[in-house]
Amino acid sequence: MKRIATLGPATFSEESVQYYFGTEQYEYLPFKGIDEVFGATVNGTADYGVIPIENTLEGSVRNHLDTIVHEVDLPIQAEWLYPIRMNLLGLTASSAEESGAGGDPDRPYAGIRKVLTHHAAPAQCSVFLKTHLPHAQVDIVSSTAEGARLVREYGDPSIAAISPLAPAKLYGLNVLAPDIQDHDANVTRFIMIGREPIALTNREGLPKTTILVQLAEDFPGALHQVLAAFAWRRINLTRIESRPTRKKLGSYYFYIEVEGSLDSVLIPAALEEIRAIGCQVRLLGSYSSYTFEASTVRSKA
Ligand SMILES: O=C(O)C(=O)C[C@]1(C(=O)O)C=C[C@@H](O)C=C1
Repeated sequence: MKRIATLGPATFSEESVQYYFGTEQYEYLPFKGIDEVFGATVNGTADYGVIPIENTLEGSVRNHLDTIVHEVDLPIQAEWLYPIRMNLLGLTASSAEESGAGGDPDRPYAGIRKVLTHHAAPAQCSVFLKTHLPHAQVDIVSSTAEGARLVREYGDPSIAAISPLAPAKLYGLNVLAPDIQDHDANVTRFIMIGREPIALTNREGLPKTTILVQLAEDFPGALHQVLAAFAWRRINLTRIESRPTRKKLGSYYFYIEVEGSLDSVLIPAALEEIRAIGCQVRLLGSYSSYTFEASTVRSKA
């Protein structure tokens, strides 16, 4: 059985990968931090690792992209989108009353003084936090679900977690406020890295290819030429982002994602053209991208 490393247990990463890949055919290895997920995939403890790379409200997760570019030389084997519904979890309103934290059944979060969550979450729930918990201290922990675990461990009703629903059941917490993300269209993009290809049999994916391009230094208009190599072949560019090469101030890589597979004639030809103008091209992966049907995504604890 292939093993998949993910932040976990009960994180959005785990929920999303299990939504697509199911729980029968793969073994899931939960890790506390994303560095451990990268590490386990590199050292072979796991065959694949799940990495969040972009969110509708937060934008790119730049440090994860940088790790893939500079530290971890494993190709992207799959990509998927997953809707992120955040919840405020805490100890029950009645236990809050008992311990004198000021339980109010209509506003069960009124007595919350501290919120624990992953660093991506506060920006996704900024309206809720500003409106309902403007004075609460937000402490960043390694994952949303880890925040929920700590709420249980500390046993303090004035501490809550911003988290998926699954940890509510796992750690016996109450949902103090459901769906607190700023927009319903809050979606996170995940990638799976690993040595071997992986594909879903029950779902059609969109073929995609990701490359890293370092521009030729003495070639005016090099970026224009790179984009033109895709444009005139009618290859759809889905993302372009510049990141520092870390070698020289002002020197950048372009992280470029396009629709299409390396098996098609067009993409290898475009890459050849880009190399021919003196740019360095590194292939980060050619894989399927999956998306969800809203009605089939879990929404209950
Ligand atoms: O903490 C989790 O539950 C994660 O899976 C991580 C993560 C992220 O890194 O963006 C995944 C999805 C959400 O955007 C919030 C957190």
